[in-house]
Amino acid sequence: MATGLTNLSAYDKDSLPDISQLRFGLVVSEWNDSITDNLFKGAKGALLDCGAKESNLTHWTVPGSFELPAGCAKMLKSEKIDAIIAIGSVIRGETSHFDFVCSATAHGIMQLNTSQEVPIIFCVLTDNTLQQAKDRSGGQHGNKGVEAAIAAIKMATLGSSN
Ligand SMILES: Nc1c(NC[C@H](O)[C@H](O)[C@H](O)CO)[nH]c(=O)[nH]c1=O
Ligand SMILES: CC(=O)[C@@H](O)COP(=O)(O)O
Repeated sequence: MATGLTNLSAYDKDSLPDISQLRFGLVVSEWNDSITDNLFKGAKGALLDCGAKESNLTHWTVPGSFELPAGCAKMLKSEKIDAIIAIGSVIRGETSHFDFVCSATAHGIMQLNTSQEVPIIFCVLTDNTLQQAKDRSGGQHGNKGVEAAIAAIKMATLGSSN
């Protein structure tokens, strides 16, 4: 369903399991930081609202979305973590660089997901315009960071009894 037909910030926290003991990583791209800061705030706020402890959140930054897979891989090696949210905002420019960055970032994060057990959530906006990015990071369509936090909770507890 297209983003325009849903609310990225909608969730039912009562349907989620206890996450008070779970550890979450947030790896955030510095490119388009006016967007990624809002995605980060949305994700962090949703995790805390759903019962995560702030002391169990690890926040790192990387230069751009292309570096998100490497940043997540480094966090996996150095932190005991139950899920990572990779946060970025890629906005189309004049050249085909947009396509390469988006494709490499998505492929790199998918490779991480299929090569080890800790879920890595793809919270990377890939927009044609700044307005599209604003609309999806706390604007008219909600905040993809919130959506990513709920996905992280669900994947971190996939198959658990509670
Ligand atoms: N144009 C955007 C970039 N470009 C930078 C790359 O992600 C990378 O940091 C650089 O190529 C060095 O390896 N990154 C974004 O996250 N968003 C953009 O719109
Ligand atoms: C996604 C990008 O790398 C892009 O914003 C860079 O802009 P340009 O294609 O005009 O160099």
